[in-house]
Amino acid sequence: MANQWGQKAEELEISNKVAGLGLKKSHNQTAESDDSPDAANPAEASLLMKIIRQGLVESKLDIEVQRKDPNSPLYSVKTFEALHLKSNLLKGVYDMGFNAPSKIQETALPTLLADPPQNMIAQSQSGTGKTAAFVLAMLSRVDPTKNYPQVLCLSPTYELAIQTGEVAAKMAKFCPEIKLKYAVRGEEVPRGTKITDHIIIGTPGKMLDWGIKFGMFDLSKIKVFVLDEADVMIDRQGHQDQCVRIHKCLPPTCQMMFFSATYDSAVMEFAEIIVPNPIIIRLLREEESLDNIKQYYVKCKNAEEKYRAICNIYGVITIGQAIIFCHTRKTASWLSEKMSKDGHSVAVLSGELTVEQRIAVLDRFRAGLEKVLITTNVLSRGIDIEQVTLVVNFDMPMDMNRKADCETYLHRIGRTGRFGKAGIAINLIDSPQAMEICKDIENHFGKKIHLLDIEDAEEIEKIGA
Ligand SMILES: Nc1ncnc2c1ncn2[C@@H]1O[C@H](COP(=O)(O)OP(=O)(O)OP(=O)(O)O)[C@@H](O)[C@H]1O
Repeated sequence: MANQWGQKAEELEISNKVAGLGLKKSHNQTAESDDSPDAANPAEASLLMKIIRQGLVESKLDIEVQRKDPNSPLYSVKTFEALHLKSNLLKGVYDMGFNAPSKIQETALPTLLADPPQNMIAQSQSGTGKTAAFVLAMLSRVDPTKNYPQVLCLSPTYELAIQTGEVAAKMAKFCPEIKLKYAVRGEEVPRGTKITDHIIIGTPGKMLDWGIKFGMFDLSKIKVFVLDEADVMIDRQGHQDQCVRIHKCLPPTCQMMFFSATYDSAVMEFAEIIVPNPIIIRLLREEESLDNIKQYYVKCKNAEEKYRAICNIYGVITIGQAIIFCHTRKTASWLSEKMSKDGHSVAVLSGELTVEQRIAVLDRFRAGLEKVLITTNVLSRGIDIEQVTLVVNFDMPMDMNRKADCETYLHRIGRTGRFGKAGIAINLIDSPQAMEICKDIENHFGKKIHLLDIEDAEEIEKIGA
């Protein structure tokens, strides 16, 4: 069985990874019409980031560790061999192209694999190797001679559960004795059946049905309970309660692992319910900064003038690639039509696209096939694409109260250390309200946003220098 998943997983390429995930109709539901602000849905954004990511996100920052019990063992490893994994599991890890543990894995894995088992709450940014870490721990803990579920892994959505299952399948490629089952919509098990698979990965509702309502497996025999993407999970109504209900049926000896990219107080509160006496590890995210960015604003009377401002800039300076942010889908499509007519190669990424279409758009942009990406706030964070030199706020980022949204501004414009190259940000201002937002942003970050006269070619030339 595991061999089959291994083969299946290997055959999957980015584009067909999402095919069959049932996402075809999963349009962004947060924007009601083309006129309303387009916003990110955290589960979709997380999935998209996972699928388009091209490898490990490495961090130069240190790991922070907190332990309630100072006697609990804590050591880090620099190699996968040092973890003394079963040889076929180690083979699977190397087969995935992992040479050495990532930063979060160095610290998390020895603790996750220690005996007696330790509970853990881990936080680190998307792409730093959390999934691989807990999947390895899940696979290591299975006793394949016992034919009943021993490991549960909860994900917030169907698609995210499938993604985790695919990592497990690849890693277990050489461990055909380990069996995995998805507890997600569409997976049906006849009533009265006892599940014999070792690992169940799924969404809370289905897990609750199978485990508690229909008694298809014995929750008191679960050795490892993983909660993935806690931040996305608690964003979805009802999921917390379902998790807590499952959690209540687990034995006190069950090892709890809780993984999340962010940790606001609600996530932490939730973590504390689920995970007793944990070791807490955090890998802080590399923050975006405005240090390398030259920021300008241009006064415009209306959308037409904003458009002309963009054209003037393009007429004078050579720009690598640019991202233009609009508030609504309607503006995004209006702008793209105009720019395309004028001969620019333009791509649009907004909420009405399916996940597959979004991936295709981003893949083409990354490959440089289009020079301009027009988008809305559909991705919660900006996209780290190194060759982007110009970011334009066609509309200023604002919150629900129509005030400056400084955090979004930073994510759109800012760069992390990894993408530390200099960049240009241009804010197009067409109303007193937009001007106020611009001033508030300037004050918030304490960084000057300079006035740019868009009719003055010499001045424009200077910004490109
Ligand atoms: N030790 C490693 N060496 C090389 N690549 C790795 C290693 N660990 C993970 N990766 C790869 O890095 C990418 C990100 O890893 P992973 O999905 O585990 O991160 P994550 O923190 O779980 O991200 P997310 O929060 O989005 O789920 C994946 O492509 C994965 O295959």
